[in-house]
Amino acid sequence: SGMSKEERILDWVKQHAVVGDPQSVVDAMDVYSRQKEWSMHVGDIKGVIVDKVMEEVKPQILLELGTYCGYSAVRMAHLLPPGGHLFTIEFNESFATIAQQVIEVAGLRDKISILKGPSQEIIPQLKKKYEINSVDMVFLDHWKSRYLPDTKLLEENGIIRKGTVLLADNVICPGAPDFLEYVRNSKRYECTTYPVENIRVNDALEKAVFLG
Ligand SMILES: Cc1cc(C(=O)N2CCN(C)CC2)sc1-c1cc(O)c2nc[nH]c(=O)c2c1
Ligand SMILES: [Mg+2]
Repeated sequence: SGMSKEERILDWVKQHAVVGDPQSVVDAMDVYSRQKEWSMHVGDIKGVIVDKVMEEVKPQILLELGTYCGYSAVRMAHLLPPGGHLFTIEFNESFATIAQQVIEVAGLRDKISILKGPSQEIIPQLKKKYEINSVDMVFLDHWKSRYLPDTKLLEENGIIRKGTVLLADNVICPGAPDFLEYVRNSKRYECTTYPVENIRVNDALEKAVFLG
C-alpha cells in the first residue's frame, strides 16, 4: 500500500522534467535526491566523472549493470555518439518498470534497451539473443558482490575486447574490494581511481581498461 520510493521519484520526474529533455530528467532526479529522499543514483557529483569518461570513450555499444530508476542510463545515453546504443540490465522488475517510464520522459526510448533479469543469466545471452558482438564500455552499478563474477563472465563470454573500458561505481562505499583487488593486480587491466570526497559520500569510481 502506498507508493514506493521509486514511484515517488518517477512522479517527481513527471511533474518537474520537460518531456524529451534528458538533462531536465537528470536535474529533477538530483533535486529529488538532495531535497526529498536520498536515492542511490550515481548523482551529480560522481556523474561529472561518468560524463568525462563518456566523452573520452564515445562508446557505440555501452552496457550498464544496474538500471535502478534510469538516472545513469539517461545521463549516459544523452552523451552517446550518433548511432550509439545502451543496453542496461536490471534484476528488479519494479525498478525496471520505473526506469522504462523515466527513459520515456527523457525521449531516449530508441537509444536504451532495458534487459530484465539477473546479470549472470543475461551476460551469456548478449551475443546470441541481443546480437552484441562486443561492448566499448561497461558501467558497473549493481550489486557490489556481483562486480567481480560478472567481470569474469564478460571476459569468458568475449563481451569485452582489447580497449573496452569498465567504469565501476561504489568501489569504496558500499565497496567492491574483491573486484578492486582483481583489476588492480591483473596484468590484463590498466586502472585509474577517481575518488569523490564530499559531505554526503566518501566513495570512488574505478576505471579499468581491458588490455585483452
Ligand atoms: C544503499 C546505500 C547506502 C549508502 C550509504 O552509505 N548511505 C550513508 C549516507 N546517506 C546519505 C546515504 C546512505 S551508499 C548506498 C548505495 C549507493 C550506490 O551508488 C549503489 N549503487 C548501486 N547499487 C547499490 O546497492 C548502491 C547502494
Ligand atoms: Mg551506485
